[in-house]
Amino acid sequence: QREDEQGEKTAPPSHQLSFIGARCCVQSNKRCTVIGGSGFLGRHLVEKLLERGYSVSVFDIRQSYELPGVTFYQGDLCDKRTLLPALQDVSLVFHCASPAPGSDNRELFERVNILGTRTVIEACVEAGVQKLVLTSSASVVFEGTDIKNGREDLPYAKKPIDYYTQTKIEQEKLVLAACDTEKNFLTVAIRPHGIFGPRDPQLVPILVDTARRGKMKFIIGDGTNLVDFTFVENVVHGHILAAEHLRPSSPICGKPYHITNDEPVRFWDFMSEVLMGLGYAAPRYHLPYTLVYGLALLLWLLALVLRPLVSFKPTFTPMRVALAGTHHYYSCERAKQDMGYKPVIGLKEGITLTVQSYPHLRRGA
Ligand SMILES: NC(=O)C1=CN([C@@H]2O[C@H](COP(=O)(O)OP(=O)(O)OC[C@H]3O[C@@H](n4cnc5c(N)ncnc54)[C@H](O)[C@@H]3O)[C@@H](O)[C@H]2O)C=CC1
Ligand SMILES: CC(C)=CCC[C@@H](C)[C@H]1CC[C@H]2C3=C(CC[C@]12C)[C@@]1(C)CCC(=O)C[C@@H]1CC3
Repeated sequence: QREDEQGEKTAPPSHQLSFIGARCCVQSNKRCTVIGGSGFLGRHLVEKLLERGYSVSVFDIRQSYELPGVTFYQGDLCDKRTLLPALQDVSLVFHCASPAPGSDNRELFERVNILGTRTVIEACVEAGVQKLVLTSSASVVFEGTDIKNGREDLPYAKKPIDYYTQTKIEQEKLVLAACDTEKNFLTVAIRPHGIFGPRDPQLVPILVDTARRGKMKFIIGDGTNLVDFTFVENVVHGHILAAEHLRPSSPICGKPYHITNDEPVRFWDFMSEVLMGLGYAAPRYHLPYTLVYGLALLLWLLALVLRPLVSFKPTFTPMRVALAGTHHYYSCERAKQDMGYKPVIGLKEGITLTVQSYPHLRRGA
C-alpha cells in the first residue's frame, strides 16, 4: 500500500490487484458500497470491483443474487436509517439505483431520484464516506431532437422527454453540488448512454418482444440516425476510473463525464444486428418520423385520458420514437483527457457477447 500527498491510502497499480486480491485478504482502504448493486449495471460493477481487489457491500431494495465476499443490505435508499449501516467504514460509494425508465411514475421518480439522492448524500457525509460516484445519464441533455457529438457543456434539457430524465437532471445537480474538497467529500457523475450487455433486462428483451409480436418490420425515418450504444463493461470501466481518479486536486471533482463506446452507430443497424444475431428478421420498411411521432403522441394522450378506466402501455411512446429516430451521440473526449478513459470492449465484440448471452431469446427457443 502507498500513501499519496493527501495522506490517503492509494491502490497499487491495477496489474498488481488481481495478484494481491488472490493472495491475501482485501485491503481495508478499498471498501466500497454499491447502491443499486442488484441491478444490471450494479451487478457488473460489483463483479469487476471484486476482481480488482475491492471489498464490496451492496445496498438495494431487492437482492437478486448471491456472491461470495459480497455483503447485502436490503432497504429503500430513501430511508437513511436502513442505509447508514451499509456505509460504515466505507470510503467509496457508487450510486447506481433508479426506478426503471419505463415506469412513467412521476411520484416514484421524484421520491427515489431526488429525495432519495439527497438522503444518500446526507448519509455519506454522516458516515464519513469520502467519494461518491453517481451513475447519471447522457439523456440529461436530450430533448428529443438531434445531438451530434454532444459535449458535457451542453445545457441540461429545458423540456426533458419524461419524468425519468427530469429527475435524473435534478439528481445529477444535487450530487455535483455536494462536492466539497475542503470537507474531503468528493463527487463525480458518469453519464452513460444506451447500456447493453449480458443480463440487461431492457434493451434486448424489449427488442425481442417487439419482434415476436411481429412489430419489428419498420424503420422510423430514413434509418441513418447515429446513436451511442455502450457495452456494460465499458460503463463499469468508466465508473472505476472515476473512483480511482477522484482526489482533492483532481480536475474531475464535481464534474459530469460521458462514457460511451466512442463508436456511434446507426440505431437501426444496431437493432438489426442484434435481431439477426438472435435469428429474427431485420426491419425493412420505412415510415416517416413525424407520422410515427404524431401517432405515438396521440396514443400517449389516449392512454392518459383513459387511465382511470383501462390501463394499457403502448409500445410506441413519444420518448421511444424520439430515441429511435434522432441522432444522439456524445463525445467522451473529457473522460479520455481527465481519466485516461478508453473503451475496453469494441461494439462488434460487445454485440457478439450480448447475443451469445441470450440463448433463451433466440427465435424458436
Ligand atoms: N440502462 C441504461 O441504458 C442506462 C442506465 N443509466 C442509469 O444507470 C443506473 C443503473 O441502471 P440499470 O442497471 O440499467 O437499472 P436496473 O433497474 O437494472 O438497476 C437499478 C437498481 O436500483 C434498485 N433500486 C431502485 N429503487 C431503489 C430504492 N428505492 N432503494 C434501493 N434500491 C433501489 C433496483 O432494485 C435495481 O436493482 C440507473 O441510475 C440508470 O438511470 C443511465 C443511462 C443508460
Ligand atoms: C441508445 C439508447 C438510449 C437506447 C435506450 C434503450 C431503449 C430506449 C431502446 C431499446 C429497445 C428500443 C426499441 C424501440 C425504442 C427504443 C428502445 C426501447 C422501439 C419501440 C422503437 C420503435 C419500433 O419500431 C420498435 C422498437 C423496439 C425496440
